[in-house]
Amino acid sequence: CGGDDDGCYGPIDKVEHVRLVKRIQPGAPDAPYGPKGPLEWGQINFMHTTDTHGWLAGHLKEENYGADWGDFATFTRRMRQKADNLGVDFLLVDTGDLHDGAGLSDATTIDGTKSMPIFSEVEYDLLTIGNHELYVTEVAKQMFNEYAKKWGDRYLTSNVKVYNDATKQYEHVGATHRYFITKQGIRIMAFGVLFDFTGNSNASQVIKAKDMVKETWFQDAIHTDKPVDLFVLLGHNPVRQTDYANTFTTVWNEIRAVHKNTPITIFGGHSHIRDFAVYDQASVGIEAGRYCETLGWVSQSGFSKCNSGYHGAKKPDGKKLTRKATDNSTAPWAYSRRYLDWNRNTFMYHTSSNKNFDSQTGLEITQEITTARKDMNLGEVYGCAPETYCISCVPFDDPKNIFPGVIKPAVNAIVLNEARKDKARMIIGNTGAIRFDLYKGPFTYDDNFVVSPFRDVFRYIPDVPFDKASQVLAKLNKGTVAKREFASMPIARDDCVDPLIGALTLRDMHQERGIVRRQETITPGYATTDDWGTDGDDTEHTGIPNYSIPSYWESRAGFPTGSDPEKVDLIFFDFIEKYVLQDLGSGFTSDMVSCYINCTFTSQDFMLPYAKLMWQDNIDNCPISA
Ligand SMILES: O=c1ccn([C@@H]2O[C@H](COP(=O)(O)O)[C@@H](O)[C@H]2O)c(=O)[nH]1
Ligand SMILES: [Zn+2]
Ligand SMILES: [Zn+2]
Repeated sequence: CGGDDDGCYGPIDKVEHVRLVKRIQPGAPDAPYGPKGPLEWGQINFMHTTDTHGWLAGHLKEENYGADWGDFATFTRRMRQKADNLGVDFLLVDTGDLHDGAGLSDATTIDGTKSMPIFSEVEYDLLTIGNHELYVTEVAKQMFNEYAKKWGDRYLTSNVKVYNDATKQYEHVGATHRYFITKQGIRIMAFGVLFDFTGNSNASQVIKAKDMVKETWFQDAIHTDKPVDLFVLLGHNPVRQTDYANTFTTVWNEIRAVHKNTPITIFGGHSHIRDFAVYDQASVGIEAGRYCETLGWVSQSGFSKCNSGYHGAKKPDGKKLTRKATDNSTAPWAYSRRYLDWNRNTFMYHTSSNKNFDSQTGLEITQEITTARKDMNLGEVYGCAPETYCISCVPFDDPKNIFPGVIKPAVNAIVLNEARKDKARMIIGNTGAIRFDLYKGPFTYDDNFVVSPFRDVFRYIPDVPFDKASQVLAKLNKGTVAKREFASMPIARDDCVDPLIGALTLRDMHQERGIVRRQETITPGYATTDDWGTDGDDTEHTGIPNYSIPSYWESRAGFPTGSDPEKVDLIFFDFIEKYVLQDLGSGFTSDMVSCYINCTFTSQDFMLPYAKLMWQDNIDNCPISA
């Protein structure tokens, strides 16, 4: 069993990047169980990506999400060509979070140095910014100085500014809005809004949506004299609006107050789910998941020469879109929506391209990824993980959950200051810092970033009375401090809120996320329920369990046997320092906090030594498949 062509997963080459996922040919006996039928094309058709987080190499261990950015580039080009042939419009949109999740984006000194040039080889029509472009000053500046320039008026950052070192002022990263006319004559006004994010470095400013809508440029844009056939609202926000997440509603209300009947089509993100929300009979919003697992599709018809400048095909593929946004809609607008699994079989199926799918550009991008991965040693194997450990497919206290199974033993073993090794210690982290499941088999340099991508420094307060330290976890998870601070965040349930953002847990409410290894029959995967029901997934899957997890975890080491220590070293990520201090209460201040090992030892640095320490069995013969 080895190599690409024999139907088995090969072992990961120790230093070389080899493609673990076979390049599937349609019709092959093990081709995935595929799409349920052709996409429904409308007069205007959108493909949507969001929260790609650097996964441009595709999911090397999950065949169902195995396409890479080169395959995606080919797919988008073919879809654009198909739209031209049908005489309809096609727009490709992205709604941000381009870093933090994979080695390709995060193993460079400045995130994105290698991944961003590859990302931007795909020709997007509209893009907006995510919170992950704003945590780190150098990344925010990279977006401002390089990609905003490159993408020009296609990059919409209506409420985000970055400090310009040259002018010494905060300036919009990209354009505030864009008015343009599509190939087929649809006159579009587009905006790009980020949720009320407060975790940005001081290199940027995020203007709250409620303030942004009062700004002159926004009011001028919605009161423009130019004809607008369609508003397109991009945003790094969940499309499902709640009291805590209402950026879209805020902007939507302003537009609707002026344009009673004009369609508003929305593209969201940030909560990492597949979702589709109906706002009214002329407005719908889609969210296309995360991590290059999902490609969102929305098509829309109803344009005529009476209500728009549209001059393309009336019935793009001989059929007409028939589904209205609401059951009782009297508006002309009809829509379709679909969530596509990110694999070559899906891409080939929807372009009817069979063996001729690959394009020169796509193959070149794939080659660039392979070269970059090789240069960065991303395929280097550090250990052979004995089991698969997941974040939420089993309960939080199950031995196969990644927190008790890997994270806690790993920090206990590795996060140790030699000078204080005799002290009892408690380590606290936010569960949101652990980003992906860990698979049985080779644990590579890349997997380190996949599981724990952030550079959050381990900080500590020495000699904290145990009775104080032992209360912190419960208080953090209760989240009173965090809820006050992040009241505008999309919170799903009290018991599973990530108070720093909160949104990840919304997934619990909507869908079950699946792990897919091979697909010969219907397999576990996304089984989505949205405002239109359960027929949105392009490839049908059975769901898998998705347990809610608390927002924080704690691990204890060096405790005396059979009793509690009097004092402990309380260790935590700098990312949550503010909340730990608040929950410790009076008497604890920031000047008591210092770096635990050193100020460069971060959450990127404990998994690889752990793999080297604990997972050396079968290292030279480490199979990927379970
Ligand atoms: O330095 C960091 C930055 C972020 N996090 C975690 O990430 C989420 C936000 O991720 P999205 O993809 O925008 O949903 C944040 O809530 C933290 O849980 C981190 O741990 N460290
Ligand atoms: Zn994200
Ligand atoms: Zn986000």
